[in-house]
Parts: sequence; structure tokens; C-alpha cells
Amino acid sequence: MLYGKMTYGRGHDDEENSQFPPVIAGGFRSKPVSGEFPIGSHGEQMLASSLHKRVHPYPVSEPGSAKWDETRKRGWKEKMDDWKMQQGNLGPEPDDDPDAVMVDETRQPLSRKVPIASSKINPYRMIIVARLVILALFLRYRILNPVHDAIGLWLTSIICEIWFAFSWILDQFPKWLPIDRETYLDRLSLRYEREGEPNMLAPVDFFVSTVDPMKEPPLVTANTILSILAVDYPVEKISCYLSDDGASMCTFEALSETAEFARKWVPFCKKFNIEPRAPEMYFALKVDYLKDKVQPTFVKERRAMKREYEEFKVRINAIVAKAQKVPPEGWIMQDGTPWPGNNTRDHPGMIQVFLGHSGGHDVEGNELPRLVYVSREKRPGFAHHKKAGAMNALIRVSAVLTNAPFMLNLDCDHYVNNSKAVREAMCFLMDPQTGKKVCYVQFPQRFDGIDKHDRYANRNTVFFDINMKGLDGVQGPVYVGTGCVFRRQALYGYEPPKDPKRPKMVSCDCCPCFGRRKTKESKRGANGEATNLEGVDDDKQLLMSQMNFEKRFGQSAIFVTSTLMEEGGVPPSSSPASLLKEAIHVISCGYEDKTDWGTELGWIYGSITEDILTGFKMHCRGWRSIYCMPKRPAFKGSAPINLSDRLNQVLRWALGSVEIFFSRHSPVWYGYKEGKLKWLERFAYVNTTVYPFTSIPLLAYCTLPAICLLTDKFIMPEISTFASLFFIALFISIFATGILELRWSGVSIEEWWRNEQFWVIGGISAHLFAVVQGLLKILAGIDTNFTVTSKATDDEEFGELYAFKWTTLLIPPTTILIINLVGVVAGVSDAINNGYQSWGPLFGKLFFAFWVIVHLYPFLKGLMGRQNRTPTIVVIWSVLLASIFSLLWVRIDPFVMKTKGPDTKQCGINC
Ligand SMILES: O=c1ccn([C@@H]2O[C@H](COP(=O)(O)OP(=O)(O)O[C@H]3O[C@H](CO)[C@@H](O)[C@H](O)[C@H]3O)[C@@H](O)[C@H]2O)c(=O)[nH]1
Ligand SMILES: [Mn+2]
Repeated sequence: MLYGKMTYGRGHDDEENSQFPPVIAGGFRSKPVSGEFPIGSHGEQMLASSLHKRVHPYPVSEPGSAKWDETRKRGWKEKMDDWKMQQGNLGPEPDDDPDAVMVDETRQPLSRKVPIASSKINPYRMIIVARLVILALFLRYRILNPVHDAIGLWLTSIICEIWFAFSWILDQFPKWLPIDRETYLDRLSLRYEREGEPNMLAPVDFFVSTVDPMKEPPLVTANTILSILAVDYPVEKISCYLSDDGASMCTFEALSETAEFARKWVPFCKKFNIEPRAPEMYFALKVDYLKDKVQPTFVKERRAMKREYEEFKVRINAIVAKAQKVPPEGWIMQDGTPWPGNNTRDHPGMIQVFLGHSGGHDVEGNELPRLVYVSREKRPGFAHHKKAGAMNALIRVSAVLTNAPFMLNLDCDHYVNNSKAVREAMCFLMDPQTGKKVCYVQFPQRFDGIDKHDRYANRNTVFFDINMKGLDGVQGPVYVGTGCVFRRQALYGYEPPKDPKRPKMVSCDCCPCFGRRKTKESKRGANGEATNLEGVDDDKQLLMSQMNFEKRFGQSAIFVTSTLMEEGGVPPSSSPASLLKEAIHVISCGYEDKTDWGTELGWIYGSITEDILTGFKMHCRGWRSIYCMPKRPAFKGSAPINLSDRLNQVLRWALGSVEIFFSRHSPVWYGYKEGKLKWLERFAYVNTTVYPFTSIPLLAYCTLPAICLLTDKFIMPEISTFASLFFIALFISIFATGILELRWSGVSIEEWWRNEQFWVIGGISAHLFAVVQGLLKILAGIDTNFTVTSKATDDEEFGELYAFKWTTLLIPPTTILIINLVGVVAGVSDAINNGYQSWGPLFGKLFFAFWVIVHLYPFLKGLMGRQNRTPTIVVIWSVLLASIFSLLWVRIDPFVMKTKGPDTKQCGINC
């Protein structure tokens, strides 16, 4: 560590930067693209003019925005309308005066909460309460009725049952108040896109992350980028940043091709208003040319575009094919200079801007959104914090170059499926009444290409359609890492404004007036703590706050200044060249040293599920988030559909949760002081961090039926008719909550059942490994720091998890499956030998064993389906473990019998 810091300290970085041009010069392609400019006069000009365009950012002081000052005055009016909306009356409609309709429409709320019908929600709540009571009675009965000849089994089982009850409570209660929402895109447009006035919609910076072009094919990323460039939003308000953590020339060249193809693709999308705007998915659709009146040229142009896309694909594939074998001297760009990212772990920061205002326009001469390639600096010895680090680098680069007040974050495989998605989010974020308190708008993750029966619950609908809707009724959904629109100020660690109804009346048209803003900001402080500087004279105050800001945000004055522009925008005075230089500075790997990045600001470090932590931090500060589910899914991604990839993904999530659980930011103990996290929201966060621990009782519980069958013991004593009522009631209440939950959420029973199954499968494999690995990190971390660090620095998309664990993950479920099958055989043959009287007690145990086997069934299928690929070692280990285990019990069995008395029981297996 020390070595790294000494060698590549800040001083050295500067040298490094002067060695490599801050911007990758164009011209490495034989065919120059107009959007790709060499640094120099043309490039400067391009950036300059396009940046100047954005000096008047969103609604501050534009001519039309006088309405912002007005908002306060007409607050009562909106409240009235709100109230009317809630009465189910969709606003006033005096059809005698069309102008009046217009005016009223612009004042209507942009969205509405749609409560779930009480006929659906009330029975659901009643059953939850009933289940709680029944559970208490059940546990009381279980505790008061020990099994004397099998105390161990009984004790294990009730400990498990108590834990399950506890985790059920954590999972259930945040779903007490689920809500739906409705947006009004037409009102958004009426309010912010008035004819004859400048468009007042807020600019949005898109962030896309990619790391490994072999695992994340450039064609997939290209489709994502194309779908972003074609969104239905004013082009000059859109910028797209691609973070390439792999520093791969392949990704870079593919992006350059993508920018070129976008010039044809984007106008095509907009002309025919097609969906989705990712070409691969679009051309995979069957089009009914007779449906709706399509323009006469459509068929012809579609066919031509399809051919263009195919040619584009060929070019991308050629780039990928070329990238398979690294030449010994490393990659050389087409201008003959070596690619700066040849060493992926030791390279300077790289930025290239494509398209944009004075870059290449589309084939019809219209402007295209700006597209920026970013690869942050990497040096050995620096922790770069995987995706969270990449996102924080993008926050800063985008702040320097475009500084949109909102940003939309997508994984490279998640394309825009609904071109109006950004508008949907703006219905919440730009709502003059409540918008200012919203830190982000999360969209559900939806997926393409999942098998029909969704064998491994990849769709996660139970989470996305039940849990997240529940949280939306509390303090908002958790952030899930993709498909989320953030308010930039919320990521800067600020608290939400106290009074949401008062519009900010700050105007900041030009850079030099920052002093005024600083005075204002310093009173709030980046953590929201009131630093009362009323008496201090302005200059001193400015200086103090500046120092404060630099400590917080790092040493870039331009970046720090940009954070003060609540409505976004870039100062007009600075030259584009200096901005690009600054952009390179803010992605240097030492930039975050001794700042609040990753601890208080931006994406939060410390867990491989950075998403949960990042959202949690904001909720603790009192922000609320919004769950937005447009009818046409906003974004769609891909999911791992094979068993081991899926288990590895679940392992990573669970390990991330365990990391959070043991960290400073554990929801169990963090954030009480502020008192701004609602307690049900905290429940949900605690649930997301403790669920991996459920794997331990789950493993025990899945082993119990086998043990019971092999030893002829049971976890409960002979049961009376009265006591059996507890069981039946519990069973019914569990079933009923499930059914009623499906009823209000619209999730299908199959999806629910898949989720149950995968809960067991993931639980006894991935979650279990996550707990063990997490504990190892915590406990052994101190002694073997070096080893842990060197593994962690290799973060090729969490490579260490992918490569090493995939075989071992399969062992516990396979073992459990086999011992339960053996148990069933043993139990049945035992009963056959002993005659009919032993069938009664056997029934309970068999039922219990079947419960396990049925849950593991998809796992068994996965194992069978991949028989040729199931490594022999897994089979051998599982058979070995299972037989050792069974033998052990068979051995112990006679010993146990002796103590029991004269009842000489035959062993079912080998006697
Ligand atoms: O060093 C890294 C590692 C990963 N990534 C990116 O992170 C994203 C997520 O990786 P993926 O392997 O697709 O993980 P998933 O499990 O599918 O992702 C879910 O879970 C992650 C948390 O574990 C979140 O970060 C993701 O947004 C969320 O979609 C991808 O875009 C990667 O390119 C980086 O940018 N840098
Ligand atoms: Mn993914």
C-alpha cells in the first residue's frame, strides 16, 4: 500500500498526465468521424459552444421560469387540485374555455399515489396480524413441549423456527402499506415544454458502466448506448457517459463505431417512433405492418436500417475478433501511438467526447446527445472500489463537463426499453410540490431471455412487485444498482430541503456570482449540519467554506464550484481544454484521498453491493425515493440463466449484505442519531443485510428430515388433536398471506413458488458461502491483510468469485438432496419391515423430507440438465458426504435405541 502511494502520489500523477495527452487524439481510425475530434481548435470549439448552450440550465431564471417564483403563491391551488384528484375527479374540466383548461392542466400534480383497493389490502393486513398471533401460540407450544428422547433435534428445530419467525417479521412488515403510482406525462410537457418558450425540462446525464469486453460484449453495450442516444427527450439535455473499467481499446473502438451508427439510428427511431430503441431487440420483434397506419416509407426504411444494423454488427464483431489476441507489443491505435490502457491495472485516465452540439450531427442534420468515453486512472496500490469507484469518477467528470442536475445509472446490459422513461422520472423529480425531497426514482429491473418457467427465479418478481412496492409506501424503494435516476445534490451528501414547497430563488447565470451561492450553501453544510456563519463577513466565510468543500469533495476547484449549482450547468467562462484537463484530474486515482468520497458522498464503498449502501445513506439523511413502474417496462437487462452463474450472482449479493452487516454502515446500528430513517424502512434494510444468515438455520432445517428418517426420531412429540390445530392454523395463515399478497401485487403463483424454491436453493448454497466468506474476511482479515488485499485488487468483475467458487457452491444442496432421498428410502423400507403401525409416525417425517426435496427440485433439474458438464468432483464429494453422513447415523442409531428400551428397531439400510 505504502509503496503504491509513494510511487504514484499526486505529484506523480501530474507528470503522468502531461506524459499522456488528456484526451485521446482522434485519427486512429482510417475513416475520420466528424464527432471524433483531435484535441485542438476544433475540439475546443466543439466543447465550448456546446457547453455554452447549457449555461441557462433548468428552471432557474429563464424567461418562462417566473412561474417558479409564483409556485409558492399558487400552492393552495395545487393542493385543491390534489384534493380533487384524490376524490377521483381527474381535475377541473371547464370545456367552455379551452385556455382555462390549459392553464389548469399546467398546475396539476405530475403524478399521483394510487392506493391499493381496500378490499385487497384489508384482508391481507388482517391475515398478517392473525399469522403473528398464531405464530406466537405455535412457538409457545413448541417450547413448552420438548421431545425428551431427542432433545438435540428438538432444540435445533425450535431455534430454527424462532429465527424463521424473526426473519419473517423483518420481511413482512415493510410490506404493510404498498402503493402504486400514476404519472401524467402530458402535464409534464404542458408545464415544462411550452410552445414558443425554451424547453424547461431538466438535463440528465446517463451513466453506463462496463468492465470486461469478454464478459460484457461490446455489442450489448452498443445497444444500450444507442437506446440512450435515442430517448424521447430534448437532445441538448442528454449526455451519455460510458465508464470503461477495463481500459479496453476494444470497448473504445466499439463506442466510436456506435457513435457513427447513432447518426443513422437515432433519426430513424424518432421518425417512426419505434420501441424499443435498442436495435438488436427492435429487429428481433415481429412487426405487423398492417397494424396502425404506418408511414408508407416505413417498410422500405426499416429494411434499409436493418441492413445498416447488420453491417454495424459485422464491424463490431470484427473489433471483438481482433481483440481476442493481444499483440505482444500491446494495442496500437490507428494513428500509430500505443493505446494508453495497455496495462489495465496501471494506466492514465482517458476521456474522449463524441457527438454533441458541434460534433457529428445525424444524417438529417440534427444535433445528437453528447457521448463521452471515460476510463478512470488505475495505479497499483490504489483501491479503486469496483463499480462504486467507477460511478464516483463519472459523477465528477460529468460535473465538470455537463453538470446535469439529474443522472440516470444503467449497467451496460440494461437498455432503455421505454423511450419515455426519463420523462416518467421527471414527473417525480421535477414536481414542484414534492420533487425536492426525492433523492432518486428507481425503476424495477426487468429481463429479456429468461426461460419460460424462470427456473431460478431470475425475474425476481416477488422482490420487484411486492417488496419494493411495499417500501414505496414507507420511505421509498432501495436502490438496486441500475435503472435509477438520481438527484445530483442527493449524491453530494446533502440533506433534503426542510420545506419542499418553497422554490429555490437562486439564479446563477454566470460563474462569478458563486459567492452568493456559497454563502447560502455554507449555512447548510454538506452534511446538512447548520454551520451558523451569519455574522462572519462574506470573504472570510467564502474562504472557510472553500476549505471545507475541498476537504469534502477533493482538490478540484472547478468540480467544487459545480457542486454549488443546484440546477446544474457549466460556467461559460472556462475553456473546454481546461475543462477536459480538469476532467482528467478528477478521475485520477489519488483524487479521493482524504475526502468524503465513498464514505459520505457519492456511491458508498465497503461492500460489493454498493447499491444498497448508497441508497441507505440517502434514506438515513431523510430523503425519500420513488418507485416508478410504467406499463411499458422502462429498462430491460439480461440475467444469468444457468445454475452456477445464478448461484454466483446470489453469492455476490449475499456477501455484499454480510459486508454491510458487519460494517460501520450496518442498518442494525447506523443512523439512529438523525432519526430520519423510518423504522419500517430500517426493518427492510436490516432484512437485506441479515438474510444470508438465515442460511444456517435453513441448512439445519433441511438436514433434520433426513436425520429424523434415519434415526426414527422426530422434532416434536406425539401430537394431540388440539396441538395439531396450531400446525394447521399456521399452515393456513402462511398460505393465506401468500395468496393475498399475490392478489394485490398481481404476481403469479408460479413466480411465487419459484421464489420459494430458490430461497431454499440459494439459502443452503450461496448464502451459506457468503456467511462463511464474510466471517473469514472479518476474522482473518487482520492477520492476512496482504493476501486479502491482493485478491481484492483483482476486480475483473468480481473475478475471484466467479472463477473459484462455482463447483463448491453446488456441494451443499446436492448433499442435502441425497441424504433426504436416502432418508426417504430408509424410512419407507423401515416401515415396510416393521409393519403397518409404523406408517403413522413416518408420515410426518416423509412430509418434511418431501418439503425439502420439492424445494430443491429446480436444483436437481439444473444438475441433471448439465450432466455432461457437472464436474465429477461435485458428484463424488456429494455422494461421499452423503454416505458418510448416513453411515454415521446408522452407526449411532443402535446406540440410541438401547437407551430407548426393548423396542428393537431395525435399521432400514444395511441390517
Ligand atoms: O470493477 C467493476 C465491476 C463491475 N462494474 C459494473 O457493474 C455492473 C454490474 O455487474 P454485473 O456483473 O452485471 O452484476 P449484477 O449482479 O447483474 O448486478 C446487480 O448487482 C450489482 C451489485 O452487486 C449492481 O451493481 C448492479 O447494478 C445490479 O444490476 C456492470 O455494469 C459492470 O460493468 C464496473 O463498472 N466495475
Ligand atoms: Mn447484470
